[in-house]
Amino acid sequence: MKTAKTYFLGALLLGLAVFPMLVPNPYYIHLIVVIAIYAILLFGLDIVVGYTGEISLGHAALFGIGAYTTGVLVVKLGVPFWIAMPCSIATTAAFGALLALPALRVTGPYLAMVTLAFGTIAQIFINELDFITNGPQGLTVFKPVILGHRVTTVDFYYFSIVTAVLSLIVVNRMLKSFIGRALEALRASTIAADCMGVSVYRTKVLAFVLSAAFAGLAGSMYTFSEEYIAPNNFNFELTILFLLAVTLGGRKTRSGSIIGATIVVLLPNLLSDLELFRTITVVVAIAVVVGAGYALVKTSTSIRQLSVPLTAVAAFVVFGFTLEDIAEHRQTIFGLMILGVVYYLPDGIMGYLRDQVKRFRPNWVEAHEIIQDSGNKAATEAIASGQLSPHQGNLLEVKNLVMQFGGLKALNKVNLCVAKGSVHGLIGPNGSGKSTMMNVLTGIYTPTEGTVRYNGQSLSGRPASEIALSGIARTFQNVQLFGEMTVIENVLVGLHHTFNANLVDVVFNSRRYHEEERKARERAAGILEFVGLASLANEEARNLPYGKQRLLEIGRALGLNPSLLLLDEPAAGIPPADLPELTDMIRKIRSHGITVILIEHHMDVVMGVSDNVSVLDFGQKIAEGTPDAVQKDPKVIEAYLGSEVELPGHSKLQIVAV
Ligand SMILES: Nc1ncnc2c1ncn2[C@@H]1O[C@H](COP(=O)(O)OP(=O)(O)OP(=O)(O)O)[C@@H](O)[C@H]1O
Repeated sequence: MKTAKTYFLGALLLGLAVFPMLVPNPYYIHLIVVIAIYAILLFGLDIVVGYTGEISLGHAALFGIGAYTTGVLVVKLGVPFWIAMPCSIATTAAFGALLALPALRVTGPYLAMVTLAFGTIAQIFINELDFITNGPQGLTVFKPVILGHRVTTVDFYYFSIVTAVLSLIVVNRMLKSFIGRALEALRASTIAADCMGVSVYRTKVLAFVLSAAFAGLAGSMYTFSEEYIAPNNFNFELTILFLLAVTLGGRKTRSGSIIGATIVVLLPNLLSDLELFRTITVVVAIAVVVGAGYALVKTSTSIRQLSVPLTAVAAFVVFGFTLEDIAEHRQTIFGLMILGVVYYLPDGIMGYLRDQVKRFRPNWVEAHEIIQDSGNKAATEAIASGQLSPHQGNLLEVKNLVMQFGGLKALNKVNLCVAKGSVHGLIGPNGSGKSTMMNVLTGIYTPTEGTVRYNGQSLSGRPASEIALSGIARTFQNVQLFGEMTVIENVLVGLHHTFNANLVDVVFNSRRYHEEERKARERAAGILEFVGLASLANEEARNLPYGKQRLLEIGRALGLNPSLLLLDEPAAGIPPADLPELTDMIRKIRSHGITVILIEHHMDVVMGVSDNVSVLDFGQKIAEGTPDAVQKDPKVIEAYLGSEVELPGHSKLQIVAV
């Protein structure tokens, strides 16, 4: 598959290299230049939309800011193009950082509104600052002169192709690295990403800055390609066009960006000719009818299911043939296309093709997903405990902890001491405050009162990612895996902290980065071996059965080299026959010097493996001691059963040794 891809890319590049000689028509050459420029922008937009899952309606404005920075510098200040272009990139990157600020506070439709406002304001500013931008009249910027030779359309064509290919290589390397994994983790679960030491704050800013930088480069090139820019070039319609391109081409693939760019560049040309548009509606209708017929015969699709797309396509043809002026309805057509794509091709054209390939070749996995190392270290060697500064006494000391939600005290003056190297059970009936305790310990909640000291140091005021990096790892009651990532990639996010390489290392594939990636993959493979998921390394996490997802969460948390591991109901969903294996695993984790806090409703697991057990009820600690002592405590039995009962016999706390 990789060879087929390489051949295809080689043929494409060769075709592009000879295109101006075979088709010397400047119109077609210019179209390909615009496709290359849009593709560069879409590589960047995909970082925000595809990878981090945010919506940006401000990329047309960033594109405009990049274009105008070059235009103003070249025309008004006489700055040479080779300085103006990096200035455009730097300026839009700075605006990207500005856009990241609201993205840290709001997401989804709210962020879309903020970025839309940014786009509108930017356009108004460009319009109003006419002493710099020439206002609505726009700026005329000729192609640069290099060594006495004015750059021609064909020269610029080659420059655009080379820049697009370089951008593709740069963005591809970034997104296939630990940086891309961190971005993708944010999309799936910001809380889990934070708890794996991936700072949501830094990663979001990075995503917006990188994305905006590509928009700046594209904008700067657009200025030279068009030789004229005006505020209207960067309007709302362009934003919609960019979003359509990313969605239609397919998220998280560079080929999707290129396909999307090609479609949206050609689309307005197609939509400017009414006759051509009508022909397209008929061709689309025939394709849909043939597809529907095939689906009806070959699959279990019913006529009822097909009635919606068939009616929609019939309406599309009627719409095409009743239109008088197509230009007026362009935005409506784009909007309808987005609707259709979101509904029928949610993963875009590339996503659809990938699904088809997987259908016909179920064992196919993308090359980068495969564990490339032979010689894995032994599974147990992959488990390491973080190095703590020497500190006498308990690893964790919680004093008078109160966590209040409105009028409810989920934790009420709780004291808890956890000895180094022990397994400490934390039990209690539903709603007693166990998960709240986990969330406070990992920095998700800021406690209302009280102190938490870990290895002698206060945790108060420290963000979740910092707490994680100090050696506290966790799993979640409601599994929070990075579902679209493979099993091994999930563990690699846990190993994010092992990378010292920077962006430059990644882009130039430096030896340092290469070595770190190799070691991380080797460790991840060892960890998967340890949690019994090695054979599923290349499976998407969302496809695992629930019990295995829990094991994967443990593996991902072990990647952090934790000194303290918080396990929130690890046995939930694990078949009873496999529970002894789980308790064994917890013991092995302890034998590596990792302290464990275990929340569990399976009493046989918690009592079988814990050195000490604390019991919560209505936010208060009601008992503490060895498993034996706790299970005989009448207060504990009352809390669980709601009334005094005799021990043992009817107790839910009846213990089965594991
Ligand atoms: N973010 C929140 N906002 C409001 N109330 C909350 C929040 N988180 C937890 N609570 C409440 O705090 C109490 C303790 O909840 P918590 O999830 O910690 O209990 P638990 O012991 O983990 O229960 P379970 O065993 O069912 O998971 C519950 O009454 C819950 O509704």
